[in-house]
Amino acid sequence: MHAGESAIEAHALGMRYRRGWALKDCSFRLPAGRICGLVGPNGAGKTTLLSIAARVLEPTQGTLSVFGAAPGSADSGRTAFLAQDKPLFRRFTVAETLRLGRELNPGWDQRTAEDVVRAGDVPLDARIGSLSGGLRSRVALALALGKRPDLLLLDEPMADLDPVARQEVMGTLLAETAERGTTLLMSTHVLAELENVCDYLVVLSGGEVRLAGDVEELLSVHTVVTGAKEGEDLPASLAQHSLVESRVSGRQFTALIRSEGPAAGRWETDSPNLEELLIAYLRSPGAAPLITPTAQARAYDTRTVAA
Ligand SMILES: Nc1ncnc2c1ncn2[C@@H]1O[C@H](COP(=O)(O)OP(=O)(O)OP(=O)(O)O)[C@@H](O)[C@H]1O
Repeated sequence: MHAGESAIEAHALGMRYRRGWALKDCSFRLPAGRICGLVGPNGAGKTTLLSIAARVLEPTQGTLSVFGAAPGSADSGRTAFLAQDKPLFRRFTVAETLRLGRELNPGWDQRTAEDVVRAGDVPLDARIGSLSGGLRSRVALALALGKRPDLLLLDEPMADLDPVARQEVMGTLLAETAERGTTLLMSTHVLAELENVCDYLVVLSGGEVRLAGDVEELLSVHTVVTGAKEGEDLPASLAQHSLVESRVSGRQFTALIRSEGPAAGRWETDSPNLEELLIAYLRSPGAAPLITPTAQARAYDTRTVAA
């Protein structure tokens, strides 16, 4: 991996199921080595995007390249995908599951895989079918980390873990990815889980990319303003700014704006935290999309996308 490399580049990606489009014209870039949160309401297209990146699904339109490689190239060993339903063989024991991982993956790391399992007190001789949902998640994560992937795709990995296990598993994930420079793309509905973990973000809604970029960069171009309403309305001068979301309570208003310049007016201004930024965008599907320069798909390169 070298500096400036893209882990994922999506160009005009579209996925249509029988009932309609799950992804529409999605273009973005995830630089290598980042820890990226994938956020969006139910049905936004997160699982569809992860499945396309994992080569489990083929897009209807556009392309998605992983480390510059098109689908069908011999580079799929660099990616591991932990699907939401954590598919594992129920009749296998935990030890047999890890052995299968070792046999199928040339770069297998048995120590890491066993450490992840042991940290959750999962007995190695237990059958997968007899484990709780959370323990099964842990085995699936051990299998994904044991592959020592360069790109790790996780679909709501913490959903069925208890709070203590969440913290411990997140710590393991971060330690492993930091040590190896792994790129992590992880969907979640628990926004608090992203703070202090992710340094990159992709927000989807209605199958479209709404926000993409470096977390610090995204936060720095937004401002929370609070002030007095003008009569029943927001102050007219607020219209000079690109408004993401506003709320009124009593005589006060609070708004999240894109800070193109100083927020003129007798308002208090503050920086949003990540959760505030995400909630504002999730509540306002009409706000203009924002894709920061590092997250913009680069010029179309026919060498890298030729199948
Ligand atoms: N196999 C499928 N066949 C038909 N439609 C599908 C299929 N999978 C997903 N969809 C539809 O595509 C859209 C996007 O679904 P997807 O599962 O990617 O969203 P999501 O963001 O992962 O949702 P959630 O947060 O609920 O997991 C939804 O409208 C869903 O109903």
